[in-house]
Amino acid sequence: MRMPDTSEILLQVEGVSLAFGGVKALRNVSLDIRKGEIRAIIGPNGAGKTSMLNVINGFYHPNRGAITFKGRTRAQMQPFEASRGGIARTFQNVALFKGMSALDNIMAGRTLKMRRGLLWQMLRYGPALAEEIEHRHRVEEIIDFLEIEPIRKVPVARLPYGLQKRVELGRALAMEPDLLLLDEPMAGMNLEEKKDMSRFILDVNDYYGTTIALIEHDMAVVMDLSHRVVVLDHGVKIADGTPDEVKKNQGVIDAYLGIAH
Ligand SMILES: Nc1ncnc2c1ncn2[C@@H]1O[C@H](COP(=O)(O)OP(=O)(O)OP(=O)(O)O)[C@@H](O)[C@H]1O
Repeated sequence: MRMPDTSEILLQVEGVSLAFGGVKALRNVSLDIRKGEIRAIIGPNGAGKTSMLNVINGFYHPNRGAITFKGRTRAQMQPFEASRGGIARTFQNVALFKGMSALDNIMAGRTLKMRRGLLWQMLRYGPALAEEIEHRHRVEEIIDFLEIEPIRKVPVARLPYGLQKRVELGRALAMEPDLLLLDEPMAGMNLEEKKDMSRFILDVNDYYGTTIALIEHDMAVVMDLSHRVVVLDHGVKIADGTPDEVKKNQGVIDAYLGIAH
């Protein structure tokens, strides 16, 4: 597998703790995500993986700790700041506009990039028209890249699950993110769909150079895709390293790999 050619740290999480009432979802967790890598976050159910993604993109505000993204340190991210700053996210359950076409859903991902106001956009006039043409061009490129040309006009609700996930990936890519967060991108997929999604994740990383952090339960997929893996258990980080290092770690075997999913 291609290894990222830089050791520059894109995002650093330092000593983050997060509690929901009495439940300690994250306990003093530190991890970094290097520019250009595919970083997996794994662990048994309830380990704190989704909470960590939510802290990274500002959905949850940690009780303690700090986050440094692109060199700026803060106690918490604001969702708006995270998305403007280049963090995009897909969800465990597909979160698309189901009545809208694949094309329009991906176009919606461009909203953040739009400079002209809504009125201009509605009038489709002058600079707004030029801008829309540019956005359409980028969206068409993504459609091409994800090989979803034949279904571009189909309402998302009518698409098979695997393709819905691919459209969701397309919408995230439309934001041209520096950091792409994928929450169980293969959940509910059959083998063929998993193979396709794995290929697209690798291609996104390779072609666009996008840094990716993903949560995934399928161990074979995780070990194949990731450059580095961090393991959480009961909100605590128990291992961090290459897939080979993590696979051999006795704590991980006890906590996670021995448990059937
Ligand atoms: N919004 C919330 N309110 C209360 N408790 C929560 C909330 N979100 C998560 N938790 C609790 O925090 C802990 C960690 O949950 P989290 O969803 O981060 O784990 P996970 O590793 O993503 O699990 P899974 O693999 O099952 O998705 C769990 O005990 C969960 O019940």
